[in-house]
Amino acid sequence: MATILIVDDEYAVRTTLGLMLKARSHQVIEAGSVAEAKAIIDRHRMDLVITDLRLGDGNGLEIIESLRERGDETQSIVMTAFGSIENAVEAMRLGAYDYLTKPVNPDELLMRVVKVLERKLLGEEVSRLRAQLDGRPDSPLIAESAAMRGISELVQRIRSQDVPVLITGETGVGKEVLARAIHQTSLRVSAPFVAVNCATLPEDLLDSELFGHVKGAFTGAVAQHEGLFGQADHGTLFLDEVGDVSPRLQAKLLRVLQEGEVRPVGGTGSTRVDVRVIAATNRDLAGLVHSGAFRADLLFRLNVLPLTIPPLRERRDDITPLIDHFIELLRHKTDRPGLTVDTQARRKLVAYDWPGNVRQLRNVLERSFALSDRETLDAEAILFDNLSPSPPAHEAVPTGTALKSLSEVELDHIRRVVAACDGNQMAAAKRLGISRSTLRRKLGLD
Ligand SMILES: Nc1ncnc2c1ncn2[C@@H]1O[C@H](COP(=O)(O)OP(=O)(O)OP(=O)(O)O)[C@@H](O)[C@H]1O
Repeated sequence: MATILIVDDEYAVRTTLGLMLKARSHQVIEAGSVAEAKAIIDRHRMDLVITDLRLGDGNGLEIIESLRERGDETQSIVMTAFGSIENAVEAMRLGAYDYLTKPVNPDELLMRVVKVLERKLLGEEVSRLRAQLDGRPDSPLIAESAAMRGISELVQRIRSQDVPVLITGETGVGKEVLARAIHQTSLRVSAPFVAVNCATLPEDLLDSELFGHVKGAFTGAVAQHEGLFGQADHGTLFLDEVGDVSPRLQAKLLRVLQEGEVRPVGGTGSTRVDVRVIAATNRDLAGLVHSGAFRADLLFRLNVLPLTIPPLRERRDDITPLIDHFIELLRHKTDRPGLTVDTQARRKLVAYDWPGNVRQLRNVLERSFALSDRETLDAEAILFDNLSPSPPAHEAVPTGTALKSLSEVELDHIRRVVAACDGNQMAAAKRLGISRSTLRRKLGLD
């Protein structure tokens, strides 16, 4: 069964097609305009969109384009009047899977739908296998240093205790990998592990993502939506960047943690859920409580077991096994079984300070191998981020003419933080304690 959106400004066409697909047990949602269709795909994950090209308020191509921009797995089929094949060709160039000429022949429609859904399933299987090769979702937790060994021993010790865990640590230290490892070691292993980044979604969207919504709760809520708490039932919900949750949603979260019940947006009743919450943050939650930005009672609930992952530069014993782990993943991914790094390159990697932690180490290795046609990387071939080219582990204090002005030092620092955050301006601005627009201005981007 798939969720299919049918877009046509002719009521009769979309209901007829809708009935045919419903008879094949698909869940069907209808839209009569580009605007309505876009509002729906913003809120709901569709398996397939079937759209007419000529619509009252615009062109169906706009819908195909916004699906492409989102880069998700939603497939699309366009319907076009006989004789306007050029539009269909354009739609397929934009990523539509297939086209149908109007009036639509029912058998042909059903056949194309089966084909496109099969393709989608295949695509998902490929992504799942690729994700496994990439080290997700069953990524092992590399833990060689004393600090990380201590953490993994603790994870083993609490495997049968369902306590909420709060993981803290700088960006890229492996908070999500640790959360997955906790889930996989726990008795909830056969139920889902669901992760959400609380900093990336606007408040209202996070609300309905977490708690779900009922049909008609707001414009575009054309069907009921279960929410991540529901999806993670009997499993684990990982709330990344929990320090960014708004006060209103903090109150809702607290209620779920206290009562074990979720109330969807627009709903009156609540549903019982059994979810273990693991939260993570790279912010100082105690400080946020102090300044009134985070609820003390919520922190108390989340922080039953606090785990802090130290930055990579404070546990250099992990660097070598991480290098080996990432190279092994790359060998599979790139089909270059001979990939390796020589002793000098290894030394250089172990000595570096890694402001972006394990994520940066992984990126540096991927980039260096991608840009080299040799199988063995030497120290020269190790390419640190463009913005902070190969800085030494401990920078010497510059003297004489090399002394920089305050604004140059500031700019250097901003660039380094942006590099540490993998170019993510939002994350960099947050770490620097300035707004994104200030960051862009200081970098001369606006
Ligand atoms: N101990 C580890 N073992 C294996 N891989 C790791 C480890 N730590 C981090 N990684 C890898 O480093 C990358 C970043 O890890 P992860 O996303 O868990 O970091 P994070 O602390 O959650 O980052 P952020 O604060 O930005 O959310 C991922 O590719 C992950 O697979």
